[in-house]
Amino acid sequence: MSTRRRTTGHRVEEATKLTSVVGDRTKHWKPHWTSWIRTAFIVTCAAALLIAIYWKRTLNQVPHQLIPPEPHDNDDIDPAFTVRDLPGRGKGMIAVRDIRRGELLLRERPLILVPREIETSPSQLISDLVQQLSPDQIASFHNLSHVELPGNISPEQRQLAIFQTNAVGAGSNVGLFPTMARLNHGCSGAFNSVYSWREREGVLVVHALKDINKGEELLTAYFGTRQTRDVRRHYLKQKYDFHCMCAYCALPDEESKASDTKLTAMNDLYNRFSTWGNGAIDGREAIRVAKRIWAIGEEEGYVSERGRLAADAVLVAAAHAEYVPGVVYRVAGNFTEYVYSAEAAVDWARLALRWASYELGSDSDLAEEMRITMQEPKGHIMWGQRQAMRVGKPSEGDD
Ligand SMILES: C[S@@+](CC[C@H](N)C(=O)[O-])C[C@H]1O[C@@H](n2cnc3c(N)ncnc32)[C@H](O)[C@@H]1O
Repeated sequence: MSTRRRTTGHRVEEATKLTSVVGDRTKHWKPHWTSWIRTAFIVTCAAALLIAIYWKRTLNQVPHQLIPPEPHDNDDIDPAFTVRDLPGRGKGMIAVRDIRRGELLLRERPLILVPREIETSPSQLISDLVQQLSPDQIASFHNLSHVELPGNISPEQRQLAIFQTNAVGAGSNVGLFPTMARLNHGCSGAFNSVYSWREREGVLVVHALKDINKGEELLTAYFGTRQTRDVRRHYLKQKYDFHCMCAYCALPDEESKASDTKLTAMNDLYNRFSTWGNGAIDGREAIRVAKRIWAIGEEEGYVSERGRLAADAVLVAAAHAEYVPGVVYRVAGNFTEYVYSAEAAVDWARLALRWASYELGSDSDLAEEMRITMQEPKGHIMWGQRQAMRVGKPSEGDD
């Protein structure tokens, strides 16, 4: 009994010892587990924060320093040009200071705005509209140049000629903007300024497509110049009555032929790119074509319409984007919830935003659309509309 008791007692003693050991260990481990959990929690939060910052930075990576803020009033624009007489081309606009690509050069309301299609006599319509202008506006209108017409022409015919020589497309209308009308024409890579109509504001804006040095002439394109020199010159002679000697038209024959080849190739590639719409080419090929257009444009110096081109690439990439829930680890170590095409859509949108901002303004509709796509790519109207496929990102070589 005593043994048992002792044993028991021993056991009790042992058990008590054990309890005290366990108790001690529990006391020792408890704060360990708590700190483990706390550490894991902090690490997880930090990682989540880093991923969130990464995404925010990646998605919103807009080169702000490249995109000047857009003045909303003509008076806020730092005057960039003067209108001067130029030998052999009437008047033209000359830069009075260095101008950076993307700068807003002019905001202008139309003096006259008419629908593209009219049923009355054009000369009568223009004459009636001119009569409604103030004396200063009438003087400004009559001060504009016009193509020479044969024989004696009536005042109405002269007014119509002024309108036809100077008016440009303004949405569904055609408008005459007396300051902008002083822009002379340049082909291919020779033009450095682009005008665009803002329907909601009812103004025409002109942006610098390239850096322009003080003393250089501001030139715009009167029509799509991705055509051979002969075709361009023919059109300009017919419609504007001048023989184009812009920097590209004046190239020696050999170089002009090389330029023609590039412009024609770009045009053909644009046509091919558009066939993605009817399924003739797949998304991978469409993006390859877009990159080819971009590269040839770079060689040629033709950088216009890049905002639109990149925005169309966004459309293709978004259509082929596939959403994969969960986290996918990529070689670069970036965590992402999207597969490749989704990232490509965002990358193309970033590029489109940059170029749309240069050419159309950082507050243009296209720039705004691209900002939205960068924030919420899945919200793109074409998201996942086509078979999921890995399409190229703008920064990478063809795969
Ligand atoms: C819209 S106006 C441009 C401003 C015009 N130079 C003026 O004096 O008012 C179009 C006319 O300018 C001239 N022009 C435009 N671009 C030209 C160029 N690259 N070379 C020669 N003349 C040009 C042509 O006479 C054309 O019909």
